[in-house]
Amino acid sequence: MATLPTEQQQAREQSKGEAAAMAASDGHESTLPNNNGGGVVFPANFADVVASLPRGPHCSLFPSLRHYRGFWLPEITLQCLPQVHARFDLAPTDVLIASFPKCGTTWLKSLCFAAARRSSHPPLDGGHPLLLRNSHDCVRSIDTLLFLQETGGDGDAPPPPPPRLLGTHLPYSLLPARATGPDGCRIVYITRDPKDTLVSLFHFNSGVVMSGGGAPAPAPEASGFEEAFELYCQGRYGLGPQWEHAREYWSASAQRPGRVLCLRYEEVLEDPAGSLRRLAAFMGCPFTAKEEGAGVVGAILELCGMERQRGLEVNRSGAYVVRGLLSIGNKHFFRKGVAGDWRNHMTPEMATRLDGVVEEALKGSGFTFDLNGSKEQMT
Ligand SMILES: Nc1ncnc2c1ncn2[C@@H]1O[C@H](COP(=O)(O)OS(=O)(=O)O)[C@@H](OP(=O)(O)O)[C@H]1O
Repeated sequence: MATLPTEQQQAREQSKGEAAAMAASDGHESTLPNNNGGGVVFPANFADVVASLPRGPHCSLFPSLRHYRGFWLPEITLQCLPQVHARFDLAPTDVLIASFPKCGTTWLKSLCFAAARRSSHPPLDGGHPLLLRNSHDCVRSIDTLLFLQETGGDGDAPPPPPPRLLGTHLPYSLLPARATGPDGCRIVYITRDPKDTLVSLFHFNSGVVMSGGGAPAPAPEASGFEEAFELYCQGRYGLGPQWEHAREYWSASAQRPGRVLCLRYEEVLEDPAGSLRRLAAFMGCPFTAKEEGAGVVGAILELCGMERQRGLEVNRSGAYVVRGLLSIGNKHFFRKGVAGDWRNHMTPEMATRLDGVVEEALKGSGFTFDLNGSKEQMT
């Protein structure tokens, strides 16, 4: 097992690297047209800045992590960030589906897609796109420029009627201002108990074969989990710390109710129909009484449900491909789909420790991951 640096060593390295990166960026205004109207301003030498940022631990999914503005981000995402800000033309009618990885993104994308496109693609349609494509292919991510390259920005086909659906794992503070400004798009965020998120991430990272979708997944190793647990407690995981990621979106939902909706994975499991109705209403396409009577809500839930999706040919043998960057077997997006699987991986002491880390980090923020504790605070 690799020796982990102490928290003090990491903090020292981090602040040294970030200070150097900030110094390197001083006085260099971005040459890119910047649409963010404040917030993040990228220096012209941002690529050099990124290369000088503190480097994070290696994991198969995010081989090169860098520490930037409080988050451990994949280097490729950082390198693309100025262009994504400059060129991504987000409209107020767009819906951005945001999440920390492994919090229910695949499910949320399919629910949003099925609800928003139900007039052109009724959920009982035998040729529904969600029967033929993984939801990550129906709702593409803005996080790298590859999306823009693949689609020429808005796609070659005529765009579907609004809302356009897009995905992101970016922290709220790093989104383009066209997402977060006064005329910003709508954002749906999903969060999940960090203990289950870590377990899901660990299985995903252990199983994913980056070069292709069909190869068998190696079994995760117990010692690997302990190492992953340590790193997770330190927030040193792709896009981490998860609690900072969630706190930012929660606080945005409190400041911009009606534009940012936060859901919890556990809450969607507990009340899928209620969650779907909230989603549809938030996206501006609430279910009509006629649709309710015709069972549209149930049909969408069945179409997007774990059993249906997991069993599809496209999700058994297909792959999610970002050209030139990665290829992930779709089957890895579907595992157990339950709350509380952490009990099969962590000792009670580990759970108490991670809960404590999260509680300490969130102290005074008003946000907690506890489903009952802050349910009424989520808008
Ligand atoms: N339809 C449906 N219903 C319920 N749960 C589902 C569904 N699809 C995926 N999942 C579970 O979500 C977990 C994967 O998280 P993400 O989809 O966020 O992964 S990713 O970030 O897009 O890679 C992962 O959770 P774990 O089972 O705990 O690993 C998946 O099993």
